Amino acid sequence: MGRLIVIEGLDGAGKRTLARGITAELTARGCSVASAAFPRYTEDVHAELVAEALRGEHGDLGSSVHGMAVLYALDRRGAADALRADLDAHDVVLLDRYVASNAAYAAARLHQHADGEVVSWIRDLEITRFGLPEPDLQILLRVPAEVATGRAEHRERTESDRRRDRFESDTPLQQRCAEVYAELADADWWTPWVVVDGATEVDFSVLVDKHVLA
Ligand SMILES: Nc1ncnc2c1ncn2[C@@H]1O[C@H](COP(=O)(O)OP(=O)(O)OP(=O)(O)O)[C@@H](O)[C@H]1O
Ligand SMILES: Cc1cn([C@H]2C[C@H](O)[C@@H](COP(=O)(O)O)O2)c(=O)[nH]c1=O
Repeated sequence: MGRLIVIEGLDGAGKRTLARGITAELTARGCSVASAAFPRYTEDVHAELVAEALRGEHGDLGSSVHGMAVLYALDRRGAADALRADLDAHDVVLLDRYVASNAAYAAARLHQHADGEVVSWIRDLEITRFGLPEPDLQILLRVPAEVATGRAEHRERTESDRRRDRFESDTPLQQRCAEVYAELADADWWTPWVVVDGATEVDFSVLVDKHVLA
């Protein structure tokens, strides 16, 4: 049975870049790695609807925190069997965003905290009701909201297909989200967390030894 490792953090924090570094380190050690990123925009109709709503389509759908959270959750529910199969076949399954993204963003949008109503509701929906596979480790890639926003802006300027969506352009939302993420990590919400400082260079060898394969 492989280890399920999740990377969490703000938009533009550098999660995709961290995932690449961890994968390279694991592969160099002979480990087999499967990876996925949520939302699965090109694979799942719920994720497609998420992308459209984040661009302002589908009327007031994007304004509904619970409506959007259900779409994100259904995307993951549709991936659960494939995740279990990947865990049977690989040493590590590495996810860029998972259930805690829903918790952090929904709470931030509603000006709640990690101990608030919406985080409990997401736990009931995705963990208790949908029974999604449990991560062995959740990595919070922590960067100040201004740094993440700067990186997302840079990417928007340099990658033609990467315009920022309505969450990514909302700096106060990102700041509240950073707070909720810190609270989730502090509480080891659902399963254990480790916080990685994304503002300094990450030592992949140490991260893999001490946390990913520990
Ligand atoms: N440690 C770093 N220092 C400077 N720039 C970085 C660093 N990590 C990533 N970047 C740059 O920041 C931008 C965002 O990185 P990346 O796509 O990895 O973020 P992300 O967290 O996956 O974003 P999103 O959640 O919005 O998809 C990219 O242009 C990337 O090259
Ligand atoms: C998986 C997931 C994501 N979100 C939020 C986080 C981002 O602002 C957007 C899109 O994610 P991406 O990494 O920029 O593609 O959606 C969320 O609120 N709930 C979730 O479950």
